[in-house]
Amino acid sequence: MNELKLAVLGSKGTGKSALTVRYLTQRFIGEYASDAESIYSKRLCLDGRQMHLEMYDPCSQPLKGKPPFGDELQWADGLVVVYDISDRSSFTYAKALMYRIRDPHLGTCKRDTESVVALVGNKQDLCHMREVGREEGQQMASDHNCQFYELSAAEHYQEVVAMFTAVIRSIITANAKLKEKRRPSGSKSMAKLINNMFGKRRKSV
Ligand SMILES: Nc1nc2c(ncn2[C@@H]2O[C@H](COP(=O)(O)OP(=O)(O)OP(=O)(O)O)[C@@H](O)[C@H]2O)c(=O)[nH]1
Repeated sequence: MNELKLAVLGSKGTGKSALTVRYLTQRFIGEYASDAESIYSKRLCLDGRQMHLEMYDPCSQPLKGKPPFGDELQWADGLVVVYDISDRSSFTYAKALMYRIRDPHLGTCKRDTESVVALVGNKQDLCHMREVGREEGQQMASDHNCQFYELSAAEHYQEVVAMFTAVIRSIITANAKLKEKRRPSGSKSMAKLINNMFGKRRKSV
């Protein structure tokens, strides 16, 4: 069974728990405990494949001094970075996180700069209070080579599912590519082994 790990990051109150719970249970509850970090587990079947998904929803921490989330970035196969379109400071926070995620010198990503990352502008239902333009989100996503979504955990259940499903599919593709990259040395040694066996056989005939 495929094991997938997804971390949902972003500043306080952006809707990380709301998005996670909405995806896992279909429900939008409204208020979520914010003083505890949670790891949710779910078995799911996607494109005929069984998988075990773990989703990490941390307590928010301020980005002061040493940037947080090193462990989460190491742990996760994919990251969803959330900001609130009605809160500019959450977008600034997301930008700082994105630099940290994509900085190869920090060496914090599980894989490398190709890690699967999605940027999500949440609370689209509050667009009358919008402080971050859609095109700003798109630009940041394109600058950091990641997927972009604008949606509302409160009102867009189908979009939330589509977003997480696309992220999970990208992780599966990235994992398969990584396996393929690692293959040559393995298949070379297998070819050597087969050659040796047939070589020996030919000698004995
Ligand atoms: N209007 C609106 N409110 C939302 C939406 N998503 C979340 N909220 C509200 O935003 C507040 C914060 O949501 P949470 O899911 O607790 O946010 P969080 O990022 O997990 O917050 P911390 O755990 O404190 O870091 C709650 O009052 C939610 O009801 C949304 O799509 N639209």
